[in-house]
Amino acid sequence: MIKVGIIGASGYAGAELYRLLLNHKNVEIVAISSQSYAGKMISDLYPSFYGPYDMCLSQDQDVLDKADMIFASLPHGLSEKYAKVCEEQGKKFIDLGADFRLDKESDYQQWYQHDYQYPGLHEKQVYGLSEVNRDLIKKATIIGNPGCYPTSITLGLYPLLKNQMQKDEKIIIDSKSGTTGAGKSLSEDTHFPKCNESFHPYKIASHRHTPEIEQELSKMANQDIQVMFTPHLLPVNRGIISTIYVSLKDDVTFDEVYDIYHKTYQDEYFVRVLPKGKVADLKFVQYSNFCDISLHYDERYHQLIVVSTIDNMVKGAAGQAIQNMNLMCGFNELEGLMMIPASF
Ligand SMILES: NC(=O)C1=CN([C@@H]2O[C@H](COP(=O)(O)OP(=O)(O)OC[C@H]3O[C@@H](n4cnc5c(N)ncnc54)[C@H](OP(=O)(O)O)[C@@H]3O)[C@@H](O)[C@H]2O)C=CC1
Ligand SMILES: CC(=O)N[C@@H](CCC(=O)OP(=O)(O)O)C(=O)O
Repeated sequence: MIKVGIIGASGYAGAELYRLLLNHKNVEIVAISSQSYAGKMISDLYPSFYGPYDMCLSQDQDVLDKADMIFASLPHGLSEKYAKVCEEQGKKFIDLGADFRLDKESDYQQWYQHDYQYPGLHEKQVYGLSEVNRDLIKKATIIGNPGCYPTSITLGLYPLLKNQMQKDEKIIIDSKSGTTGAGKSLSEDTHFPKCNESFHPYKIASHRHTPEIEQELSKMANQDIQVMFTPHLLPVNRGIISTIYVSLKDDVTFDEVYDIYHKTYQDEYFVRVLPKGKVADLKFVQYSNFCDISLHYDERYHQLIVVSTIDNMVKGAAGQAIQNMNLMCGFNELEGLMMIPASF
């Protein structure tokens, strides 16, 4: 058993992490925190936790004092100081935000308007895309858990890029996210009358996940990859669906691509490459840690179309964070994550 704690448990991703950790047989949740609600029960915010699942929210320091594995689920720029404390005390740290995802401080400054307070810490960070960086994650003490959009996109392209089957270095990606992706704060865009029965792109060619996506795709391809990335707000609670357009090298066939995807993911429990002719649908991954990928081919342009779906709060945040904890702690990688998608 390890002692775990969550800083920022009152937010959507933190509360989802709490929900999933309650079912994990190797952990004891010793403290959960919130700045605004310290002293209140988590069921005061989320009544689904009434009864046997309830716990008092405390101060962030309480989590740092009591836990050996610490998760931070905070807005960008707030996690570094907690990671520093963990490093000094020999504790493990997983950040669900963006503070430990980017390799270059200049990218972080440009896209998040923050400097690194402790540059040395970032030499230890590992990008927590579980299926791709498994060996590094096992040895890591600081994990930057991937962003929700980047998770769906990088898993969707990994087999293709690793085997350099793409023709161009420019890739077009349309992603759509449910409204929990925006967190619990109220906003005009996620207000029910505004987003319900509507659908709109936002931050076109300017979303902060762009450098993270390009960074990870470039490493996979071993060459610079650029993306034209357009996120959209989908009027559903959960789920991300990314549609990715890539031209194939002239001598690569769709059958070869399909085989490579199968081979790459055949032993990966959480990545399901769908049979030819099926289309990935976010309904069938909601509440699960699965990433479903379907592959399609437009023969007129020798173009591959990848559709990749995840639950933004599970594989896109809390679920992947637990998968990473399992790897770091030597637990069964699937422990606490065997949820079957909840929609029909
Ligand atoms: N929602 C999602 O699908 C995903 C989220 N993430 C990332 O996880 C992190 C948390 O996101 P999410 O749960 O959606 O966000 P929420 O807005 O729902 O929650 C934010 C949390 O941060 C806490 N917090 C502490 N200090 C501050 C502060 N100064 N300003 C605002 N909040 C503060 C809040 O606590 P309190 O208000 O109680 O004090 C709350 O617990 C972010 O970095 C986000 O980008 C990553 C992938 C997916
Ligand atoms: C729908 C929606 O608003 N989504 C958020 C992405 C959320 C997120 O979780 O960002 P990180 O993964 O970087 O932490 C956005 O576009 O800003």
